[in-house]
Amino acid sequence: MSGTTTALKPPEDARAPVRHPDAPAPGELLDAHNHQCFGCGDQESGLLLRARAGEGVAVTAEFEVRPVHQGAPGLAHGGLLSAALDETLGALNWMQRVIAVTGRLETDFARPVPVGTVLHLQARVTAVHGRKIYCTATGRIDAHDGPVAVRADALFIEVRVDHFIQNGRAEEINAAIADPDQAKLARVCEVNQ
Ligand SMILES: CCCCCCCCCCCCCCCC(=O)SCCNC(=O)CCNC(=O)[C@H](O)C(C)(C)COP(=O)(O)OP(=O)(O)OC[C@H]1O[C@@H](n2cnc3c(N)ncnc32)[C@H](O)[C@@H]1OP(=O)(O)O
Repeated sequence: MSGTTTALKPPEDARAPVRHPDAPAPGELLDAHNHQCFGCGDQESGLLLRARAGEGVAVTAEFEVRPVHQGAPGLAHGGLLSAALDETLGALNWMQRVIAVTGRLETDFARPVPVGTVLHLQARVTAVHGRKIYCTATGRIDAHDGPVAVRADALFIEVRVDHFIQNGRAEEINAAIADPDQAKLARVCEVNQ
């Protein structure tokens, strides 16, 4: 069953996505956008999700479901599976060199995901219309061609660095501004705006 709403269907005059000429090479490991990020950062209680550049405007990622990620006994929590999809979709920013945040995310849960599973995620941009980036992702069990457990369609909206500076808590924003890796990421992306 597909429940995708009209808000996630690109308009007829949407354009095809464009891979940035300086995007990381296919297979290259992508940096965390924030080391404190629940999805791609290095917190033990987080997802510890690692994403790699794909071909075109696409990425792959792996998420190992650990006991701390449980909902029902022995099974991954659905909200965390959505978070893994969201994080993988967010990594598409690297391929376009823009900064975009999730506006809408619709997840289908097709199979239960046991603790101990390595979820193999694949995400790609399907279309772009102004600041709106339409994208889709799947998560497969234990292999890149394993059975599909979760899939999502999403709409990301391009924002400027000010989005974070104006809305984030000062403590973390000041630390991010002082972090050469994050400041570099922000500069690289803003050049394209
Ligand atoms: C120093 C710091 C360094 C920082 C270094 C970089 C860090 C890089 C971080 C990346 C992070 C990734 C991590 C994973 C992805 C997350 O999880 S992101 C976190 C979750 N998302 C959020 O917090 C977003 C919260 N929402 C918002 O802030 C605002 O609603 C948004 C999304 C920015 C949109 O607001 P807006 O800019 O005012 O845009 P708006 O004019 O309302 O809408 C623009 C268009 O989008 C459409 N739209 C907007 N929202 C929706 C929606 N929900 N449904 C359908 N259509 C929508 C509008 O209809 C409009 O369409 P058009 O009229 O153009 O056709």
